[in-house]
Amino acid sequence: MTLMLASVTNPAEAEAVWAGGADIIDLKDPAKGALGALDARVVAEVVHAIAKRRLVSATAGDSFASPEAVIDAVVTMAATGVDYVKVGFSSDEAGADCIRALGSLAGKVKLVGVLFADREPDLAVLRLMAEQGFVGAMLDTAAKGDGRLLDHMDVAALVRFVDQCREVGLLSGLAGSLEAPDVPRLLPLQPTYLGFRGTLCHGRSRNASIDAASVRMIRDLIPCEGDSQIAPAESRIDWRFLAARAHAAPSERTIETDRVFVHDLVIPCSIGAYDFERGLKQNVRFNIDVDIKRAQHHSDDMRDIFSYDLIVDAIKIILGRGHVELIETLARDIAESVLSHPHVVRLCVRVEKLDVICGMVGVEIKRERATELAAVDRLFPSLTGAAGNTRSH
Ligand SMILES: O=C[C@H](O)COP(=O)(O)O
Repeated sequence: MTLMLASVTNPAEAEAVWAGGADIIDLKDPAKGALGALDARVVAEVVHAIAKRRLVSATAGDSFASPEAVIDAVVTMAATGVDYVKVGFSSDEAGADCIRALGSLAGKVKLVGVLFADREPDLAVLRLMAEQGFVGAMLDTAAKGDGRLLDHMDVAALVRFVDQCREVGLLSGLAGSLEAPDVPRLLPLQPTYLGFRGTLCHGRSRNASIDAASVRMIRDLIPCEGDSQIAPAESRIDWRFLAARAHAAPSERTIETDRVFVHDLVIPCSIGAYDFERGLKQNVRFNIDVDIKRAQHHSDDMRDIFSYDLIVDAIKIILGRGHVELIETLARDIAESVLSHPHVVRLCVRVEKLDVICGMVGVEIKRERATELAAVDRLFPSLTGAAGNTRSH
């Protein structure tokens, strides 16, 4: 399950994001930069007001003159009673020295180390953080207004960050001017939390105050604990819709769909079963047609759509894992990944190698979500006629 972190500046904003369902209330001063620290008295006030109803974190800063200075900043923030203290580091020797110095606080303060996606982060430092007793690591952007997280690191690089955090036992957080369309793209990576400030504020300006409607939008895009009990592929099935459909004659039991597609996407890939194909990039063309459940009402709302970004991301994540032996495996993995999205009903995946002959070779597969009607039969046997069928045998 991925949690929602909302950054706030004062007790009123903390109450607003608490009411909006944020899982982690994060205290920072956006006017002082990406990880600007608030006055410790304000942080203590919020800790007192929230009174353990949610987790609370606070930033201690990201630019320190010496290892002693970073220890002072962290100790001051930890004394407010926050659950986690976030500290930013540069990916150089000075940053590594600060991380080592903070090892002296291991076990006393729950530390989250923040790296910046727009400052060439060195992921090797994650192991050092884990060795020094940090509990988590996070990616954010240092220069706000100069691109979103995904502008600086692509989805395959973010998968590596989350996976490496997991490998060394760190919680993982992703942030950096994230917007609503980024959320469904980042959820499949399963970070511990996604962090937001700008997109939660009036006018999308991180120095403005919190806008309750924007908090609700982001909250709705991140499944909560209740939803997480349900298997991902079935979590967003509209049972009322399916049950109603099940009243119809069998020939009418079709799902109304719309099509989202990615056509003629060409990516150089390491692919092929021959030895000579290893370490060689070959152009591969992808054509993916995805039929999605039609929304039951007219909507301009991010919460109701399936974005073509999710198709492109699925391809990039699979290719980011390394060499692919078979084009068939690639097509099947793409199909499985895209079909796991609850809006998707069926799809056609066509993968073509362009450099093998004077023309193209490839594979086309069609896959369909077959589980839905079976699930309705199981849950509402009287509606689908499954109960009657069973009795008559
Ligand atoms: O920790 C999360 C940050 O506050 C994200 O801020 P941002 O969404 O304005 O980049």
